Amino acid sequence: PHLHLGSFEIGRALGRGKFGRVYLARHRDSSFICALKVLTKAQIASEGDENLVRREIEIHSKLSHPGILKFYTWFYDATRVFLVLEYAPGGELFRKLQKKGKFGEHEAAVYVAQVADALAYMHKKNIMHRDIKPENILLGFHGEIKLADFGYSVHSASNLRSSLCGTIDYIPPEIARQLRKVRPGKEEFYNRNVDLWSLGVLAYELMTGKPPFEMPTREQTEKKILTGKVQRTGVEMSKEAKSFIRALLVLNPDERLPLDQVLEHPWIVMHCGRIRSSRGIFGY
Ligand SMILES: COc1cccc(-c2nc(Nc3cc(C)[nH]n3)cc3ccccc23)c1
Repeated sequence: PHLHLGSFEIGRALGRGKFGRVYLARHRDSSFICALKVLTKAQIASEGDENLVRREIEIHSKLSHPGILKFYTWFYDATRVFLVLEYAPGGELFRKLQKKGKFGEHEAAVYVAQVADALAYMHKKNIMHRDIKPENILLGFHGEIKLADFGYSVHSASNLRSSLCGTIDYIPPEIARQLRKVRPGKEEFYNRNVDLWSLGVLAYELMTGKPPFEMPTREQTEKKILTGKVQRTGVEMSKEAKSFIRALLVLNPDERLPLDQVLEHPWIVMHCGRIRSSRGIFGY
């Protein structure tokens, strides 16, 4: 019989995402534990985000990598769409960062290396995440990272005219420039290198507790991003960490350190050893 809400015992509400709530759930017949993301059709329609949800399902269902939250299946009823997702017990990296204030360089590098490995897998499939930030990174049972929320992921290059909700601290200059444009006119295209910029922002925020271009207002943050000038923080950083961040927070997208070199960067290697990125079982 087809999958429906009755197939699950619903547990505690884990939290709320952009389109609705996320619950802990157990599939009755198999006792399999999962996370059930409940999206209300009315809410999706009101934001005109049907294709965002369609894209999240289409893209996320094709991804299979240890650093990416598993997408098992989905179903819907008269008023809601349900996504059956892997349950990551550790919750959001964002909350852990808030609690700790900031991470040491070793812990930050281990997280960044895992995100880079998951991004390398996605880029190989010509998919960019486009929304890398601590809120979209969950933690598994062993504290390993799980990239979640593929609402903004798209195939190959595209031009995003989006209602980037939430923080804009992670958007790269090539997108920030577009947000200021009022007339649709000449939209520059951008590509997967947006994820490289966000990886640099992530590394900075994990080590300092603050995103590099954070300003009191959105337009000041946008302006700061366009300068690409990272403000000094009180936090002491190793020269390898500074070099890593400087290699990614580069205004020109094509000059950012490519992902395979990210995994070979001294800052990553000194903390994580040589990451065998997800190659075949023979290691090449
Ligand atoms: C806004 O904060 C939100 C929103 C939605 C879920 C959580 C949350 N999630 C998960 N695990 C998940 C979530 C998904 C889709 N798979 N595994 C675990 C947690 C643990 C403590 C607090 C919160 C948690 C937070």
